[in-house]
Amino acid sequence: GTLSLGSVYAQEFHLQPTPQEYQAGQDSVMVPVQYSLQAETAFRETPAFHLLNTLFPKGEGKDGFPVYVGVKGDKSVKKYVRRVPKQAEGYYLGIEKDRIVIVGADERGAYYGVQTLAQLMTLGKLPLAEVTDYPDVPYRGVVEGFYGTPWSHEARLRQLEFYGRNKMNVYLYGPKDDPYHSTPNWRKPYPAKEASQLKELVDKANENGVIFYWAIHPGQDIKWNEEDRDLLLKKFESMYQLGVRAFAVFFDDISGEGTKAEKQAELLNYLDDHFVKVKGDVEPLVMCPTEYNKSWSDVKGGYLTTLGDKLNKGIQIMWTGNRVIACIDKESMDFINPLLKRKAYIWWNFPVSDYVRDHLLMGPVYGNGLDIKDDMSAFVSNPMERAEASKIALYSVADYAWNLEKYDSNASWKRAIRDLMPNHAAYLETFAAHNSDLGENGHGFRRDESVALQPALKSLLAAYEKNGEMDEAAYKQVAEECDKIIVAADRLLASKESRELIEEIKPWLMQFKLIGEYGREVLKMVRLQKQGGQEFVAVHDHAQALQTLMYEVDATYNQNPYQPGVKSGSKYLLPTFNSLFETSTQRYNKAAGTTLDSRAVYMPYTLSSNVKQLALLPMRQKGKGGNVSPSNEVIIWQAGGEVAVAMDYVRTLESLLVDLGTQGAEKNFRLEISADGVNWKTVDLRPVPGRTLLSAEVSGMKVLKIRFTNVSGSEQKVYFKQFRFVEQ
Ligand SMILES: CCCCCN1C(CC(=O)NC)[C@@H](O)[C@H](O)[C@H]1CO
Repeated sequence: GTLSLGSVYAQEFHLQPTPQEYQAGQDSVMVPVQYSLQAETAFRETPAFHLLNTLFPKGEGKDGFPVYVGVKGDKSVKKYVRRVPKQAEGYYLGIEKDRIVIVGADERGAYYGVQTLAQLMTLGKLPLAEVTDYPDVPYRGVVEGFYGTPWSHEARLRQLEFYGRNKMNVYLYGPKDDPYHSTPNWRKPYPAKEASQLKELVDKANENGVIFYWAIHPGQDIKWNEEDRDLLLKKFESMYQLGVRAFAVFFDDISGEGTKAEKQAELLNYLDDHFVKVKGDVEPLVMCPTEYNKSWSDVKGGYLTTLGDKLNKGIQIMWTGNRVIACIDKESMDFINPLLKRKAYIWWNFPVSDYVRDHLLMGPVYGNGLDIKDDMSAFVSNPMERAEASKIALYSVADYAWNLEKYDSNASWKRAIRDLMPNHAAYLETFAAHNSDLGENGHGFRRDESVALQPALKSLLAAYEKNGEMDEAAYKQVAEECDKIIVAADRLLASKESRELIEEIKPWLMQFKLIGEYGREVLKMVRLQKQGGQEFVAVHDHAQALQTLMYEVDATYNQNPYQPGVKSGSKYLLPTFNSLFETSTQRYNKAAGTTLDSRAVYMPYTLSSNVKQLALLPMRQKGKGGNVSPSNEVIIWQAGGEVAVAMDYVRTLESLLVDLGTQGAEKNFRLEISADGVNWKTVDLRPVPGRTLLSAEVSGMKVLKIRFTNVSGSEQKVYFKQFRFVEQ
């Protein structure tokens, strides 16, 4: 019989990614326990069949509920062929009283039809429905292309299942720190263990309808000769033997010989003609150019147009947009596509966080154009090194790239969270809401954070700071949020669900809880300061104890040479609590004649620079010293350009290290120290043997300001790997 679907399903239920067309009546049928397959025999060899076969408790049987499934041209589904969209990977899914019909435009389309059926079956009843669906963007998925710890084998296996469920069809393997992907071992075949793991990944990808691209990153030391060309071909062959049927060549983040467009194009065309075309069962090549974003491109220099003109038409060219980290819009596509003479293959650098490693990017995916579905051949996301935590963004990337016009970033974000932790969705949403911005960073890319609480935080702070007023409504909302934060952190830390995710984000959950507790104490301080009660002191001291615990979490976990530590609620939540802490303490001291310490978080060092790429780099305080957050990119350092660090008051130095990633930098740059900001003393920079690190003899020097200048008289191209000093 037919049952009507409760309205609760109708509201909550939403297919992922959002289908092009979905009509469901109020009627439904019970979910069959067994199905009978009406398909060509060849269908049984496909991933679609293997997935279908898992959906019914009693599997396949001749008396089961008829399921007609196949692809355009199959006899078994001939009757429905007119309903199938013409777009690649499209499908028609029909649920009728006495049958289920799935017809794919191609094999992967049929697979996606089964994935959609799988989602409908979670309703507990099957709505009588019709889904006519297809992807807007041909290639959709993930490029594991970040710096930092590559994903584990287990994490990758889980990712591939996730991509299948979310109709992502591409995974590009290109972790920068895999030595066999990049310099020095790109020429060598993988050792046995890694090779067998890669084979397992390829098989897993095929099961989930995902094309596994193996990328090579040879540019830093490739020689433009037959030997290296043939070594590269041999490496591709060895990956082909492992089952890889899709290949990419990345020329990003390199300098020197390898950056030549003609040579890159020649190599790619050679691989295309002598490998891809010869094999016949390999996907079109994907390449990442050296000039992979507009801010780094020199159109007149001809690099991009050379690739556009010379690269065989079928070869895809990646692009990150107007900058390394940028949202993609119509203007960006109108710039690049004419130069490449093809639709750019978008490599979106989000939620990658390898340049803000102390932050988690758990917020909504927003800011990309909804009007560019016909302008790009692909939209792939470069994620965080934390695989599970990246799934919130990846879920929405899948949603966006499948159906741009219907994409709703906030609704998608909420569904992503529910999909990731169905039994703790509310808690994960509280956490994610306050862990989404990147903080200051060299790329200047920011995200919104604490969106729902921002108005209350702002008005609570404004009322109190300006004239000691109390905005009671805001106070109440912030107090309630602090309680929610504390509960959410505890529930997530104790969760049995998604243990791999919890292990990844544990330090941030610990920090998050401390922020909730700190906020609770700071709100009490504000209340008590206005009443003038003596209890203020005890609460102040508790708040300071929590500040110390927050510092300890930040100084203990996730220590890395780039952005060490654990930042949470860093855009509005914690800064608001710190301002309230400082102001209430200062006011209390004034009224009570006490000298309670009113410093919340301390940053004694200030960076300034007239070198464009350095000007935004954040200063960091670590223990008894500080450093300028390093940058991964090649710095164009103009003649006379300088970077300076000013102290809050005169301090005494112990040591100072600079690393520009190039030998002989000490000849081109000068380090100076000033104890008063007026008189300067040049300090010797001594190269550390065998390294590009420079050490300065500053022990015991009084310093108010440090200055580091390019005195070579010409532009220098260097890396900014380290600029660190320690106080006595
Ligand atoms: C040295 C260039 C700095 C940008 C590096 N980007 C990369 C290179 C890139 O964007 N290629 C298209 C990735 O490897 C990094 O994750 C990403 C952001 O940090």
